[in-house]
Amino acid sequence: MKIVENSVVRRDPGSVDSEVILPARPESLAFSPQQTALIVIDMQNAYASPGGYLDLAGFDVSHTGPVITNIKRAIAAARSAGIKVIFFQNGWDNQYVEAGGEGSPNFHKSNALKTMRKRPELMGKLLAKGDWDYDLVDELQPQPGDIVLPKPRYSGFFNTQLDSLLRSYGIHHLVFTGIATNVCVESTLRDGFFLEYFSVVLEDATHQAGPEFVQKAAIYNIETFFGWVSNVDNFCNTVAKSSEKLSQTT
Ligand SMILES: NC(=O)N/C=C\C(=O)O
Repeated sequence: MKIVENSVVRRDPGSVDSEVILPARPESLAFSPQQTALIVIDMQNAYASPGGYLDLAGFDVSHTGPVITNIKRAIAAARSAGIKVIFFQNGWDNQYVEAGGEGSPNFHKSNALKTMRKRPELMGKLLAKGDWDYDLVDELQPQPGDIVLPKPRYSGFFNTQLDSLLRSYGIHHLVFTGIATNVCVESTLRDGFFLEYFSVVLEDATHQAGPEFVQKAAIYNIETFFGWVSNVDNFCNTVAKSSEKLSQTT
């Protein structure tokens, strides 16, 4: 997409003193770290590790290594700047009651459930709470002060505490990372748009489920209709300025 301008989008002109400005497309985005959360979507073995659900269902996960490294950098930068870190974990109980029965489109569309119907020996393993597949990858573990939220469907806003927690912390800017860009990242970001959150995705901290064109399509959609697009270097450099300010005042 051709960028015709790169002005700064500012939600609250009154907070200029505490804000940082993140270079992004199609405009730069001003935000205050205290009113921002870093959202880490579903960085579980299911989505990022060989032998996990996506791999077993036939999706390519061979390029997720750099994504894990980039998310780790973004998390470290966020924590230093006082940005709340929120991890999501997608999945259900090991009997799949929470996945819904035949009356749910999830029953028919979930590729995890479909894979297990084809391979019954995997029942109770894929995306099941308590199993390796459901666990966050070793490199991305929550620390005290982070929030970890389970979610039963693609959107992190659906049937979770996300909205009420964000409002309780006065957070209205969301920085998205995780897998998959075209499914749970985009679904959550879209729902955030409807709930008046300002969202930016760090594109090199995401990975798609499917061919490369779906990554491009999701990024295009976000940049054009639902939010902003930046990258991990920009995010780390931008919030480092705020971390410096924080260390000078404490
Ligand atoms: N985390 C996701 O984006 N999930 C995508 C597909 C699925 O969970 O079946």
